Amino acid sequence: MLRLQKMQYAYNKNREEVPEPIKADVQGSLPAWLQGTLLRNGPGVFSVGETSYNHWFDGMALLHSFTFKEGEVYYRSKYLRGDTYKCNMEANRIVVSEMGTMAYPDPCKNIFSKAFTYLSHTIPDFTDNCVTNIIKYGEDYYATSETNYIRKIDPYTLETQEKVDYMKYVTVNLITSHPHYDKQGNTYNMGTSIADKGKTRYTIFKVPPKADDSAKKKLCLKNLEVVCSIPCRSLLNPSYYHSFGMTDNYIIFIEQPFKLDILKMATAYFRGVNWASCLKFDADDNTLIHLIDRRTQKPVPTKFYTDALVVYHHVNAYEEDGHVVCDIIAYKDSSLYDMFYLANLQEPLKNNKLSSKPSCRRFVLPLQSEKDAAIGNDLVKLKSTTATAVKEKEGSLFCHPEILCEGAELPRINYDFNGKKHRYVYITGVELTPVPTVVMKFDVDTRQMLEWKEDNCWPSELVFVPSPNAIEEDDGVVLSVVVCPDPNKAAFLLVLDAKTFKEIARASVDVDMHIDMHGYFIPPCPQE
Ligand SMILES: CC1=C(/C=C/C(C)=C/C=C/C(C)=C/C=C/C=C(C)/C=C/C=C(C)/C=C/C2=C(C)CCCC2(C)C)C(C)(C)CCC1
Ligand SMILES: [Fe+2]
Repeated sequence: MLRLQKMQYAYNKNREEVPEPIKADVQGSLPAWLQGTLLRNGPGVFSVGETSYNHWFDGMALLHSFTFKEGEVYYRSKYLRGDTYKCNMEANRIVVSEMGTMAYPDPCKNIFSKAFTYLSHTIPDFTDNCVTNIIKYGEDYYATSETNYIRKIDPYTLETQEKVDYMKYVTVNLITSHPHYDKQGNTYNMGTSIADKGKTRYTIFKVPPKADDSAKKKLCLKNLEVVCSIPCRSLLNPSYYHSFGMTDNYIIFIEQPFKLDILKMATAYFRGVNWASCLKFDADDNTLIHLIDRRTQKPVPTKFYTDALVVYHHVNAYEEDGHVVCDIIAYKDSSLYDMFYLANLQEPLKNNKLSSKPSCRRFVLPLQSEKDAAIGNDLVKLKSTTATAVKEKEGSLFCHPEILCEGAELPRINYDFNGKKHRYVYITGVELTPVPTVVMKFDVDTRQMLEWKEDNCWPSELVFVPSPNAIEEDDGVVLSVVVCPDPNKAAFLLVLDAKTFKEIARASVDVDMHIDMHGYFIPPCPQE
């Protein structure tokens, strides 16, 4: 009984914002160099008036920040006050549809009602409930989900600023909330344009930082450049994807058989079903891995296939001796999305299960096509891996991954190693349930796992912060926001030494904090 009580957690409870900074109670010793702000994003409001969302990913965004300043930590949180938030609050009910919840606005009162323009006038304008992550374009920070709208935010006050429409700069209807960044300050992202001029495409784009101070007021998205567009394997069934990989010379995009059915989507509004019901995993199909050469801005000619899988998060990718190595967290099917329906997140959580544990898989893509190689030959020449890429009849390669570890999600690395060979992955341990009880440091070379866990503690995605003048990959700290299902225990920001994975400090706040999704660490602002 006691054990069951401990596991209780109200995934669907609305959480209050804490708009003014509160000082956390710091235990342990924070490194003096640790200054800056950890921004986190995730759902915080699940019902408005008498109406409720169906899915946890639909909840209205609540932004959180933890600011490290002179040995102290300050916490605050604010709802993202976008059009979605305002319209829902004004109507005192949910009037804007989300992926898992179809809503029916009152045509006289709602700004979303005028825009019945998309997909043959069949569905209303889209949500700007940017609940998934924080993206940096130039010097600007945006809250994002995966629609064409992102919301600029003030990363220090968490104030909601202008709404930006990707469609003004590039034709994309769905865009990932996991971009990549390079050392020059460029941001790379990709999106799908659905049935535009008779074509469905995946488009990779680059957003350079602002050129100079005179351009300060201009949004850097105005300088967006398309890197490459890839036709979708099927006009009416584009693949859903949540992230992609990037090395110095390549972009890796996994076209998985977890697909949107555009025809079903176009009628979903009238059929009274949510958009998520138009998303289907086809276990009998295969997965196509695209490798795009950043220098030529074209896909490489070789086709890389693998078995049907579902991936949300890429871990990292890098080049090694004529191969591209790409690590991802993959599933056998799409049961993760179902697990997060709020009806399934009712107690007891232990009965709500994934069909299998997510696994960290390493794919190795040989860059030399070896025209003369015989069919059936494995073209992977790296000694360090058991991953294979076997030549098939039409010259394509069929890839079998190496399983690096199992039961892990929300991967993060030291981002200075993005695109380079990395050794450590910071991950959340997942048994089959939506109960995150452990965070881990995974050493890819030795397969050793270091763990942090504590009774009644649910840690969030880890974020690595390098120490100044760091030499080794794990010189720094990792941060996690820990919520406590036990109401007598306060939530806290956990600071672990990235090398030893031992706790060095925690900053507790007496706040009814909700589990979040993703975060971004901002080093101190120069004028501070
Ligand atoms: C479709 C479509 C649309 C819509 C869209 C939308 C509305 C979207 C949204 C989206 C979204 C919004 C998304 C999100 C996603 C997310 C994800 C994918 C996540 C993941 C997660 C995970 C992985 C988890 C994990 C965890 C936790 C958190 C805790 C517990 C434990 C674990 C670890 C499990 C439109 C109209 C435009 C049109 C076209 C089509
Ligand atoms: Fe994500």
